[in-house]
Amino acid sequence: MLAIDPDASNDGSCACTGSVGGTCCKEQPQEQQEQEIVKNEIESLKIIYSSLTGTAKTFGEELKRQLLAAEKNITIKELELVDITEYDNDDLLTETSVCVFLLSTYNVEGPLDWFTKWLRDIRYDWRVDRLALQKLRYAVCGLGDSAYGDEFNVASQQIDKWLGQLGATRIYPLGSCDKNADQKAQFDEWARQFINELHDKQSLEFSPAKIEYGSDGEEEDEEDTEESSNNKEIDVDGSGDEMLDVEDMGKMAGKLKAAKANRAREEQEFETAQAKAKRSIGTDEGVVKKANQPRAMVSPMLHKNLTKQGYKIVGTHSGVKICRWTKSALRGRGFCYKHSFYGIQSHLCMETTPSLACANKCVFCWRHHTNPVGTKWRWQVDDPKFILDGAMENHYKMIKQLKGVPGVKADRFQEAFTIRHCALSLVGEPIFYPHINEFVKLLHEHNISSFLVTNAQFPDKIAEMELVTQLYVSIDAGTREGLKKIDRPLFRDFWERFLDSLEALADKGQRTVYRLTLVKDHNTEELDNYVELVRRGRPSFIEVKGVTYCGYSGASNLTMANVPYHHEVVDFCQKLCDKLGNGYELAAEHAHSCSILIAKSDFKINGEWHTHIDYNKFFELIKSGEPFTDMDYVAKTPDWAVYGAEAGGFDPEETRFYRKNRKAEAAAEAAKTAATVAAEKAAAIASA
Ligand SMILES: Cc1cc2nc3c(=O)[nH]c(=O)nc-3n(C[C@H](O)[C@H](O)[C@H](O)COP(=O)(O)O)c2cc1C
Ligand code: SF4
Repeated sequence: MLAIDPDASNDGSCACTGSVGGTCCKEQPQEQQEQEIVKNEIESLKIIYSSLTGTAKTFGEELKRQLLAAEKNITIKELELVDITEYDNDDLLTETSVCVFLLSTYNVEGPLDWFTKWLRDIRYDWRVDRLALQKLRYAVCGLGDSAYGDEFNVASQQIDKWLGQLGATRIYPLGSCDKNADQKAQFDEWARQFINELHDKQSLEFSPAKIEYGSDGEEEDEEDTEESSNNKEIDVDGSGDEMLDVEDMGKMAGKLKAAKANRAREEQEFETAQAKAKRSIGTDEGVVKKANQPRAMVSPMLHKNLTKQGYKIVGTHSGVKICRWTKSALRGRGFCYKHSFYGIQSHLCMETTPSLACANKCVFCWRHHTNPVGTKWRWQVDDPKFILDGAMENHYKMIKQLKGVPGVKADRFQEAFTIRHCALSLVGEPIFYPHINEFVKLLHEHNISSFLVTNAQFPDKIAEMELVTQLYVSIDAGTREGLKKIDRPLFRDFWERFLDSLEALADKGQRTVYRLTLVKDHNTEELDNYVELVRRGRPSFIEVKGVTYCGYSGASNLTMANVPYHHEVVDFCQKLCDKLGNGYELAAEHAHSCSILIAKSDFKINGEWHTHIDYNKFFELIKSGEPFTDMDYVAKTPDWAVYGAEAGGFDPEETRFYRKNRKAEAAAEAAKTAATVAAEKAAAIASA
């Protein structure tokens, strides 16, 4: 946890150029500074290459030279360059060296065939332990030619996947070098970043990356892709169902143990962070000093609960989590709807909140009966810089753990270490945090855009709010009764607060959005109420999303019949626009998650939609200090994202991925996004 160390002197004389999350080295905790200067020692590293015409061998020699040149930071006691045809495959089962594979692909007989066949055999032989290669730490870089289309670099992809499936720890994502492009430059970049990664001692730890991300109920990063789960050799009973054999039970027990150990470590870190946050109170970090210091918002019990759900807690009242779209983007499998609507790339996005507490007990958020509530802030207040540093550090840590997940693209993995967007929309009410304005300013100083979502219970706070890139209001219902049932607000005058918030939004003169969830046969009939609410707040955009169903029963009487088809969402949006008159139109869509973007017609410039954002322009405008409007930082919506385009809002550069053996998977894909939240929201709407 990157905490402000009150003991660190900061006299401005530091000449450091390196930084963590934009933080001067002097502001880093002592142990972190020490960690960075410790030289990493590696007992043994093998560069294993497979080459027919010599390229992979030359690259191997180059890598060896670069590793030797990096001796200031890494000591490798034994460094070998090995031709794969000379490597004894069985040695891999007991291999303790770090192995870097540089492998060229041939669709004809080649030097890699023997190794590939051997690895494939042990991968699919049910008698072989699924953790047979657990002692191995490895990285693969493929050499091929994109002119071979679907066969481009397939050998390296398969080997990278099978090694992982056999329990080996991937210490850096798969590289892919193309003879059809600048293959050498691509390799140099991969090698440079791989060596950088080796500087970090932790990079060589055996990491159970997948466990961390299975615990939050979201999509688990499965290794059994279409191809492997198709394989009858492992589908012993032919049912397609996953079988848990003795080895798998052992593996599962190991996973649970590792997850538990991780959580224990995090709890320990939390206590230390809390102690540090306490110490920082009253320092010049801008924390409110009080004689009788109020208590922390996140109690140890709440911390435990939230950690189990995959949150990382920062300080005493903030949280950060990796969303499933960030993972999906890292693997080139598509971005969230905000990519189609506003040009956000999900692997550059951090989802966080500076306040886990809120003034509502929304049914879709309150299911764990844990989140703190209040109409007034009555907890300790952490410093905004402390929160941002902590959120970024935790976000990067979570990204780092994903490097071992199959399919993670090396370029995206690297890009993900520069956060460009912040979704202030996790749980809680970000606007509740007393220093929200300073927090948002800090984001902009880091060139991070701000997408802030509020539940519309604090109209004064909305009025006082600094400019953000996009300001959202959740419109959970169209009537007083509906809102009461769904949001279960603490304020008696919740409806008046809600309406006043919408009016405050209208006065902002900035880029604003209503977020609306649609449930068939329930709020689809409430058109007139929504028209009234839109007229009141005059948002720049209205995001309409069909409710999704994940089979969650709860107190819900929601069935699949309540889940609208994409064309029904379109129909609703069309009717809403018709009723609103000429001012609004359907602008963009993301059919993948049943979402439509309605925009004010002003955003259609010379017949072309401009719902995207020119982020650099936004930062320029913010830094200029001059007043500006929502029209000053628009960018053109790409053709594939415009409503009605054939691609349905799915970026053609991405690979659409459907998991196997789950027929409902494609239909339920979107359900994983809003899953329980939306189902419970729907239940409440239904009973409203
Ligand atoms: C006969 C032949 C078949 C090839 N087949 C593939 C292929 O299926 N997929 C691919 O990505 N590249 C293919 N390539 C391209 C090579 O993998 C690429 O040129 C690579 O850089 C060669 O590395 P090397 O010099 O280490 O052998 C092929 C090249 C040749 C000459
Ligand atoms: S905007 Fe939301 S869903 Fe999209 S990547 Fe960011 S956190 Fe994930």
